[in-house]
Amino acid sequence: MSKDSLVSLIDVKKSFGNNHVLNGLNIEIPKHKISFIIGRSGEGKSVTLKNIIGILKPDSGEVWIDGFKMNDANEAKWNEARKKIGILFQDGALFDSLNIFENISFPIQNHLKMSLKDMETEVEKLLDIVGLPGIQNKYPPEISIGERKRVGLARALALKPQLLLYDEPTTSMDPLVSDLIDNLIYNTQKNLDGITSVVVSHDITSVMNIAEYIFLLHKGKIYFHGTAQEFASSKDELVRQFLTGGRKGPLEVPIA
Ligand SMILES: Nc1ncnc2c1ncn2[C@@H]1O[C@H](COP(=O)(O)OP(=O)(O)OP(=O)(O)O)[C@@H](O)[C@H]1O
Repeated sequence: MSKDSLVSLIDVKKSFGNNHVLNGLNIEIPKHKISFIIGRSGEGKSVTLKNIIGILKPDSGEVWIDGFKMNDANEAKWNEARKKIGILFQDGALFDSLNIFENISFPIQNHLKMSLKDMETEVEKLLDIVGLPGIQNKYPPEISIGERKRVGLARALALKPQLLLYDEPTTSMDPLVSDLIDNLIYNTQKNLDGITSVVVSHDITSVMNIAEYIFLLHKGKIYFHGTAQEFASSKDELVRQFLTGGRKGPLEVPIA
């Protein structure tokens, strides 16, 4: 893997029965940038993410994280690697029965030895980063969906990860909340030194707002990769169709 990339997937294949989802996928996630993995529904974006965090293992090919080949890693080694990775799940994945302090400090309690007082200071800092100071004693059902995402991000940042993964962060959000989430991803990337962000999405507005590097997944492979500018100015018919959402083009559009 190249020294400029934090995660590499090399010639990864993954099938479920006859469904060949990843078909020789090559991805090198550049360090210290916001990369988007985009593609139509069902193209294998989540399967790609799951291979990166080791929830799914490839049938063949290599997975590298921060210079370590993970294919033969045991669970202990995966747990070490996962400490470097913060994940923001679609709905924030908060525990409703725990308050915000308990939700955010959950990974700290599980992985680090920290006094209650230090943990309180840490949670206070994390809530400041995501722009929600002082809500430690609230419960998830008492806050909005956008706020839950912010709390989910605070929790994803708790172990000071090198890699932040966002799984469809703006799906089913109204445009204003989507814009807030885009800003949050952008500001987190800019304000935290050395972080690398990967966003799985099919929200083309988000892509054009904040992506620095783009991987377009199609038929189990990376069809296009390049900077946001290269993506926007591409003359490739399939890229253009994805960008404009048009019905005419090489992508088959299901008849509604
Ligand atoms: N654990 C699994 N077992 C069997 N099939 C699976 C499994 N996980 C994913 N698949 C299949 O792999 C394909 C890709 O799924 P995936 O969720 O990665 O798509 P996606 O690009 O993330 O789609 P979306 O944008 O709709 O979330 C689908 O056909 C799905 O049914």
